[in-house]
Amino acid sequence: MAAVDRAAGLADCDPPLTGVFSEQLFRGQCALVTGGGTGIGFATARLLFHLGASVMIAARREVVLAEACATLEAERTAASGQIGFTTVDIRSSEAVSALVEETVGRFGPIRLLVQNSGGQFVSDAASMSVKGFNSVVQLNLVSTFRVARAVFDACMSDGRGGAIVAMSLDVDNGMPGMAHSAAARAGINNLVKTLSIEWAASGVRVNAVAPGIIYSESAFSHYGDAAEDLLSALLPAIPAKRLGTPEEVAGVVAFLLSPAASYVTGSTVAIGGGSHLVRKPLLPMDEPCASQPYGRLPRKARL
Ligand SMILES: CCCCCCCCC/C=C/C(=O)SCCNC(=O)CCNC(=O)[C@H](O)C(C)(C)COP(=O)(O)OP(=O)(O)OC[C@H]1O[C@@H](n2cnc3c(N)ncnc32)[C@H](O)[C@@H]1OP(=O)(O)O
Ligand SMILES: NC(=O)C1=CN([C@@H]2O[C@H](COP(=O)(O)OP(=O)(O)OC[C@H]3O[C@@H](n4cnc5c(N)ncnc54)[C@H](OP(=O)(O)O)[C@@H]3O)[C@@H](O)[C@H]2O)C=CC1
Repeated sequence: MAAVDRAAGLADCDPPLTGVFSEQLFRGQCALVTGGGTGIGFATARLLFHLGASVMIAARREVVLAEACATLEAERTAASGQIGFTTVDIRSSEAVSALVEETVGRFGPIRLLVQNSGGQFVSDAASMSVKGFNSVVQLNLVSTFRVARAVFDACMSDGRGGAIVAMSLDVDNGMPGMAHSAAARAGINNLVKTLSIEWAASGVRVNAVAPGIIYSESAFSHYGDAAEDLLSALLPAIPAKRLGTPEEVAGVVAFLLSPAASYVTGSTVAIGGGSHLVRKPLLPMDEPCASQPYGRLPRKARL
C-alpha cells in the first residue's frame, strides 16, 4: 500500500522521541493510558514509560495488553518507570471505578491521564442506525467524561492536580462517513474547554489532540480492503503528503502532559500534517469507493 509505505519510513526512532524530552520528565508519576496496548496509545505509554512514569495501560483485550507490557519490559533502561496492565471496557462505570482503584493501589494517585481508547465504524449517515450512532457516541464522548470524572474524583481533586489529554479527530468541517464519531469528538473538544475551567482551581489541565490520519496496523485493520481506496483519495489532500505515525501523536501528548505546557488548558491541538487547514473533507465524498460512498465497507470483525 503506497500510502502506508510512505508512513512506515517515518517510524525510525526506537524508542521514539526520548531524546527530545528529559529522561526524568515524568519520574515516579502515575499515568493511566486507556487503549494503551495498540497504536497511538501504545506509542504514548511507551514514551511515558521511558520518561520515568509508572504507566497503567487498559483496554478490553488482555492478550494484547500483556504483549505490550512484555515489549516495554524488554526495552527497559535505567530511566524507565514501571508498567502494568488491566482489562477494562470504558463504557462500564463499574469497570472504570475498578480500573482507577487498581491503578491507584498499584502506582499511587493518577496525575497523568491519556484518554486514548475510542474508535468507530465507517458508514454514511443514511446507512447508520440510531443504535450504531449511539454506540459510537457512548464510546468516545460519554466514556471520556466517565473516565475523566472517575480519575478527577479519586485523584486529581485532591489539591495536587494533574493533566488530562483526550483523543479527538479533525472534525471542524464535519466528517462524511463518520457522522457519529465526528459529533462525539466535537463534543470532546467542547468538554475539555468546560472541564479546564471548572477544574483549574484544582490544578488540573485538560486538553485534547486531534490527529489526522495516523497509520498503525491495529487502526487500519478496522477498515479492511476499503483502506486502500480511501487512502488513495485522501492522501493528495494532506498538505504533508503523508500519513502520521503514532509516535508523532505521542510526542504532542507528552508535551501537553508536561510542565512545558503548564499554561495550556482547554485546547485541542491538531496533529495532521496540515490537513485541518484544507477545506476538503477528511473522508472524500467526490471520489466514492462504491456507488453508495461507504455502503460497501465490510462490517468489522467483532471484538
Ligand atoms: C483506513 C482508511 C482511512 C479511514 C478513514 C480515516 C480515519 C479517520 C481517523 C480515525 C481513525 C481511527 O479512529 S482508527 C481507530 C479504529 N479503532 C476502532 O474503531 C476500535 C474501536 N471500535 C469499536 O469498538 C466499534 O467500531 C464500535 C462500534 C465503536 C463498538 O463496537 P461494538 O462491537 O462494541 O459495537 P456493537 O455493540 O457490536 O454494535 C453496536 C451497533 O453499532 C453498529 N455497528 C457496529 N459496527 C458496525 C459496522 N461495521 N457497520 C455498521 N454498523 C455497525 C450496529 O448498529 C450495532 O448494532 P447491531 O447491528 O444490533 O449489532
Ligand atoms: N489512527 C487514526 O488515524 C486516528 C485515530 N484517532 C483516535 O485515536 C485513538 C487511538 O486510535 P489508534 O491507535 O489509531 O487505533 P487502535 O484501534 O489501535 O486504538 C483503539 C484502542 O481503543 C481501545 N478500545 C476500544 N474500545 C474500547 C473500550 N470499549 N474500552 C476500552 N478500550 C477500548 C482498543 O483496545 P481493545 O480493542 O483491546 O479494547 C485500542 O487499544 C482512538 O480514539 C482513535 O479513534 C483519532 C484520529 C485519527
